[in-house]
Amino acid sequence: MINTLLELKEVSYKNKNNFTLNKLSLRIKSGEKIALLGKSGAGKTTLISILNGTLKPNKGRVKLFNTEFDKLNLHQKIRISTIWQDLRLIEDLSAEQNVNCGLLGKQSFLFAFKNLLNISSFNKAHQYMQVCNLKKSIFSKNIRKISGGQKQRVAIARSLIQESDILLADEPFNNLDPKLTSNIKNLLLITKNKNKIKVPNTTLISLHRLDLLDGFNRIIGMKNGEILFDLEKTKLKKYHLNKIY
Ligand SMILES: Nc1ncnc2c1ncn2[C@@H]1O[C@H](COP(=O)(O)OP(=O)(O)OP(=O)(O)O)[C@@H](O)[C@H]1O
Repeated sequence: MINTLLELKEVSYKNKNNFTLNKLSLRIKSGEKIALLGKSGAGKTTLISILNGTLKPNKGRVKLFNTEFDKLNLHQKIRISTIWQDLRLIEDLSAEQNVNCGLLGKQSFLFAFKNLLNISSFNKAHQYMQVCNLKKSIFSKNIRKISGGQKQRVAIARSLIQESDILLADEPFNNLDPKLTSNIKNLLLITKNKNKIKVPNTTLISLHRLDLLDGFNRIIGMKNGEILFDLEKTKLKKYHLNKIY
């Protein structure tokens, strides 16, 4: 199908703890805003890691833009970005250097080297950091010296600056106060924004808070490594939620 961006076909995966994803099939189409629900340990992070190619399934196929992951070139791979639950920031670098790391897939080795030496341009990084409600005073601060909510937004800015087509976000509202949660949720789900930055049009977000489901159009519920429901948001009923919690 032409507008299918990401596809899992009968994917099975087993990790060292014997946690398994069993024959999952899933298609993510352009423009979808998907909420991924499930109790702690249900397998949301594992599924996201399969979707972005970080984990290789034991069986089944994963395709991005109708091409198997192994056959993708770098230019195609950077069309998917991820906000990791554990953020994966580089602790020895500043906030703005970390955000610039989101550009590495598109930039030259010289840019990466200059970023490491802290002599690269930060104009674009600052634009994305401002949109993520980060104040100028923290731009050049070391990651170790900023708060959890600030780190969370640095990780979000780093993934948005990549200007990918698909965003996978693992509990991106962690550590954010109610106002910031609302701002960041609007930023991630409303593609046309007043700041004129490019936000991925297709989004899958794992989350625990059911009060944040407005704005999503598809809901996937997981339990014990299985998808128990996958439906339009308008069809979600309490009994679906009872199945997974
Ligand atoms: N690196 C790992 N090695 C071995 N087992 C792991 C690893 N990471 C996660 N697991 C196990 O895999 C299972 C699924 O974990 P996963 O992180 O995918 O769940 P989750 O739904 O994202 O949970 P949460 O909501 O708490 O983030 C859990 O039983 C977990 O203990």
